[in-house]
Amino acid sequence: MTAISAHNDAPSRTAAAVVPAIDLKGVTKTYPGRDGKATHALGPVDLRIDPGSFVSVVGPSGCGKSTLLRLVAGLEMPDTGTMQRYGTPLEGPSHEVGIVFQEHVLFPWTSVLDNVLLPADVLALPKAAARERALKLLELTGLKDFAHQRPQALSGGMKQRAAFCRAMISDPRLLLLDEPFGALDALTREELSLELSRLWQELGRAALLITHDIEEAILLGDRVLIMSERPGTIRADITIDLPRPRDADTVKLPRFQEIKNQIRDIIFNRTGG
Ligand SMILES: Nc1ncnc2c1ncn2[C@@H]1O[C@H](COP(=O)(O)OP(=O)(O)OP(=O)(O)O)[C@@H](O)[C@H]1O
Repeated sequence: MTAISAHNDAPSRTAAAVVPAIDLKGVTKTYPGRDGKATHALGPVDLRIDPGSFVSVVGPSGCGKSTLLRLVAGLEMPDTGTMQRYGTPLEGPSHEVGIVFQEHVLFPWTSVLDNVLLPADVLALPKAAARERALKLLELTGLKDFAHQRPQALSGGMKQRAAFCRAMISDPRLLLLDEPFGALDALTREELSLELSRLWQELGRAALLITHDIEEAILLGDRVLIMSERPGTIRADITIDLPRPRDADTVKLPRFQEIKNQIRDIIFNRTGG
């Protein structure tokens, strides 16, 4: 456990009457089309994420995964259904939620540290504490020596680490990750997945990860949700009973391969799903 988190939600994962981090019921989303042809993108979806738990989502391209994440982020509202975040109606964005997208959006004209501090300025967090936290996060992610450099000095993987630090600056209870490693090469991707797994355990936050990579979904997740073709619904909810902490050897475990095959069979319709 680290000193930079105000509280660790992980222990409540075992509590019976826990208030979910996220609770969606009967949520649907349809986008109006320019030609009058609407796209039913999502749902109905029921989704519960417990505090401190890590949920990965995989599914075919265009099935509504990012739509689901944007709804949970409060960046969009559903057409039907109810959404709650930590027991209160989810009606918009919140500083309790940190988001990392595939494309890091770091400003080239300012330092890595100032990029990480950006949300702290927007949220008017106390300056000295935010700076201390930013430096701690940069240290945790191996970027401390680059704090005063411009983002151009960072590799792709390092930029995503900086984006992660920025998402965590407000000490959010929920982390949303939309293909955060999608633009990286396979090796960096696996390295960052393992690093994220370690950080997630240390920070004890709830997380929702959207990914196309089944191994990444398993390596990080307590659960892997498999979505159907559009309109996306949740076809399967697989509990990942692999021990933690997970490392590079986890993927070699027979159980890992078993789960991977089970998920592939559902996705490629080789079982009833
Ligand atoms: N703002 C929007 N306006 C209109 N249609 C949209 C909008 N956002 C998404 N869609 C449509 O909704 C459907 C689901 O899109 P979404 O991006 O959620 O899928 P996805 O599963 O994340 O896709 P991918 O895996 O390819 O990133 C798609 O058909 C997409 O074209």
